[in-house]
Amino acid sequence: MNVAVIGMGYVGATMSVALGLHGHQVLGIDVDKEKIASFNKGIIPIYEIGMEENLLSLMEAKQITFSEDLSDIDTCQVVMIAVGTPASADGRADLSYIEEVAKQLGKVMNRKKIIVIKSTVPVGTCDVVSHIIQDEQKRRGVSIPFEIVSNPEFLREGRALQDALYPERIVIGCSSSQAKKVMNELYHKVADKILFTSVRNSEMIKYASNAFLATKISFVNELARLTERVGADITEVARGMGMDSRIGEKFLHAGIGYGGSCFPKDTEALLAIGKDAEVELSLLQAVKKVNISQIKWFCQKMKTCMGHLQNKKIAVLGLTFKPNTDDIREAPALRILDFLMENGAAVSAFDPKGMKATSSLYPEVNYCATPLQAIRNTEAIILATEWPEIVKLDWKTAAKIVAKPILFDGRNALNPVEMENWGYHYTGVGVFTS
Ligand SMILES: NC(=O)c1ccc[n+]([C@@H]2O[C@H](COP(=O)([O-])OP(=O)(O)OC[C@H]3O[C@@H](n4cnc5c(N)ncnc54)[C@H](O)[C@@H]3O)[C@@H](O)[C@H]2O)c1
Ligand SMILES: O=c1ccn([C@@H]2O[C@H](COP(=O)(O)OP(=O)(O)O[C@H]3O[C@H](CO)[C@@H](O)[C@H](O)[C@H]3O)[C@@H](O)[C@H]2O)c(=O)[nH]1
Repeated sequence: MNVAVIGMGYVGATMSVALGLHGHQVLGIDVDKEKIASFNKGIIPIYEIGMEENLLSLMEAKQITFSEDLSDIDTCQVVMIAVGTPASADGRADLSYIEEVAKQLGKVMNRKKIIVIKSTVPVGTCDVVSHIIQDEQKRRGVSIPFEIVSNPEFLREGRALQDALYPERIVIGCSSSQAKKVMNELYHKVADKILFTSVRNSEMIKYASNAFLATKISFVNELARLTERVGADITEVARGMGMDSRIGEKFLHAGIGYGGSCFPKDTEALLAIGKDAEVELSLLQAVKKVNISQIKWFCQKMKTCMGHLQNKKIAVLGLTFKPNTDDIREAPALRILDFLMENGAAVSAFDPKGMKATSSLYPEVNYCATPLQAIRNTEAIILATEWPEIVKLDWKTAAKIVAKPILFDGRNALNPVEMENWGYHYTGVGVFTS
């Protein structure tokens, strides 16, 4: 099947490779000329495990091509839209990129198409896209048949290709049997995972899923503040809770809050959807509030422990919003950098993939090639992202090269007993230490 993917960001790039590996002929389109030039050289401008080698083999087999020109979609039966839907100033999803693509499609479309909305969009957006295309066609005096299908994406950064190739579920909102047939063919390798539903249900499932996962995280983070006060350990508490299959062990890992390009913006967008519909989403409001205050609570704990931070040398290990990505969007580590800067600390940092993007925002930080370089002669270490290179550091040796062995573990990624045995003053999140 010939498929065009519009918007070659994290989702578009991953879907292009996954669809290529599933045997489709893929055309990747983006307005960003540099991005397309990079893809054409076989270089993916994002870091995701397994993507580049698969891209190269697909390019060699001529199964994937790239273009800046949307009118190249002519021979594609399916057009997938994966452009960004960032938060507007008022929290609503900014649909301007989607609307622009819809306008362009209305202008250039000459043959029947199934248009698949991959981006995360509020309920009703597929109808909006449909109207924009119809209006453009009217202006051109043509009537070319098309159907809009909602097919939200559930991949996680850091394991995006795995998630796209072996999804737990594929949600598809469409109305006609013809669209169902095409979507079954598109996902022929994983067709047993498809849930067909209405377009509006499908649009809602995406926001509901992210909001629920964010709720689990804020729940455990708030509880963490309590456990350490009452002499309990949130890691053990979460483990005990998670053994009940009705609760489940996943997304109960306490830390410095959720970040990334999705949870903060999608919870915000769902709150705005509630506001527009005059339905108060008070639980979700609390989820957001806890997430914002979690990082402040953690920073305050650091300050209380260290007295003041003025001119103190402090190392931040991990900058990305989670391990195995180069994405720093809404990363909690950046809020820690803000706090340290405001309080006059001298900051060094290490991250395997996030230093390039961070250095343009925080040029005053001393970026180091290894975690050991970053922590040398520091008076405190903050673990902000649990990259394997950081968690598996030789912490025993590390204790000998710091000025003071004070360790703040923002991800509960280290063993507190082991750390204390090696001489650290260890502070985790919701971890009771004597
Ligand atoms: N990042 C994730 O992990 C993830 C996972 C699931 C769903 N989503 C959703 O998928 C969507 C895309 O997210 P992302 O992180 O890949 O975005 P991104 O910002 O990384 O990439 C978006 C791409 O769209 C391109 N673009 C913008 N306007 C265009 C146009 N008119 N024509 C062609 N290309 C255009 C941009 O140049 C950019 O390369 C969002 O709605 C997001 O919420 C993201
Ligand atoms: O127990 C947990 C699990 C996650 N996090 C944090 O939550 C954030 C998001 O993590 P994760 O969900 O793994 O990453 P994303 O790549 O943002 O993926 C989420 O957002 C995507 C975009 O919508 C969806 O497609 C995915 O299904 C959804 O998991 C990160 O900052 C994590 O550190 C925690 O603090 N505790």
